[in-house]
Amino acid sequence: MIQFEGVTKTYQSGKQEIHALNGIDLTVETGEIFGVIGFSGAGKSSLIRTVNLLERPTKGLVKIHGKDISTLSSKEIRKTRKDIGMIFQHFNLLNSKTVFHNVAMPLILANTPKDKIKDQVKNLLDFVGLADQAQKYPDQLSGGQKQRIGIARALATNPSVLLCDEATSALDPQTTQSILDLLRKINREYNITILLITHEMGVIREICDKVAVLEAGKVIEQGSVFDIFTNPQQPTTQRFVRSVMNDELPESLLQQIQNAGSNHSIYRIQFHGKSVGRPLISQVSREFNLDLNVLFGNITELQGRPYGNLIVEFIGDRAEIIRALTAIQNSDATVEEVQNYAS
Ligand SMILES: Nc1ncnc2c1ncn2[C@@H]1O[C@H](COP(=O)(O)OP(=O)(O)OP(=O)(O)O)[C@@H](O)[C@H]1O
Repeated sequence: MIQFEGVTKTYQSGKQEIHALNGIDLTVETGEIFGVIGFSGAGKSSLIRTVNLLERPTKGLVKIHGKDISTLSSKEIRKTRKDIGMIFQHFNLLNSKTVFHNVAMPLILANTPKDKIKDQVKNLLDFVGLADQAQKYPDQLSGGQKQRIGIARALATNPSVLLCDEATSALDPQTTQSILDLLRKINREYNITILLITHEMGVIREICDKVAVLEAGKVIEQGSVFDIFTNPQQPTTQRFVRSVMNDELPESLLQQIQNAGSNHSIYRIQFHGKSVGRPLISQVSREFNLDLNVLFGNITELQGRPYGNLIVEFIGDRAEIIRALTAIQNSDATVEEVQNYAS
């Protein structure tokens, strides 16, 4: 478990003070994949670097497995550093050393016997799918392969926590997917807690259990990935969600709707759980004698749960529309009127 309690980080830049973190309270439970998302400058790197003591908070505490890390002795700090692996956007490999040597490095530094290093590096390279690349140099490999080496190296000391600093930001979408699959496998098979920072909401949707949105050094919203994606509260969170769950209507359609007049009401209907599979739209149309025009629709999966999102135009008697909306709301779906859709 990782806990941030009132963590503040202020940098001194000449005479200017830069408030990178302003009182962060977060708890990352053991075994979960926790994502922190924010735009550039939000404070993500500063936050993740406090966990492995690359930065110290100006105020507040970071606790790992319940222990305040600022109070550790130097022996305990060495032990804690072994317990926390980290991977980086630009991999941070030693280009003059072979793949084998890069992965072996943390074990060499820990004075591990040579035959044990050999066995362990072989197992790690097998695990990340690079068993046949041990004698190559990083420059001979692709970005995805380099990140796999970074991951193998981070796992060499058997950590219980893995920190990922924009680990897929330099990779193409297909390679990103394969690295995210590998991170999920690490989490599931070894029960390693993963704390990742990213500016890509797709990464959060793909593998995280929980997410916190960071803005100007503050957590503006946090929760389960399902809740945040289906009901984002803050404008910044809504922007991030829209970046991957694009439900913008085409301009021509918007014009058409605006020209259609005031008896056309447009609603967003969100289906979760059991309501996803039900023929709610046709039932409502029949029962309340309404024409329902589906302008946009998709069904996706979030954290293994189905989630549907429809934008529907209701055409008909106003009183019947209101009755229909109540019926939809009573059936495990949420409804909201789409106002100023174009903005
Ligand atoms: N060592 C430093 N000295 C002075 N200012 C710093 C230092 N490190 C970060 N900052 C400033 O702190 C703020 C937060 O930076 P940080 O790198 O933590 O944000 P970030 O969300 O990771 O951004 P990015 O995605 O661009 O790396 C920024 O204004 C940054 O310029």
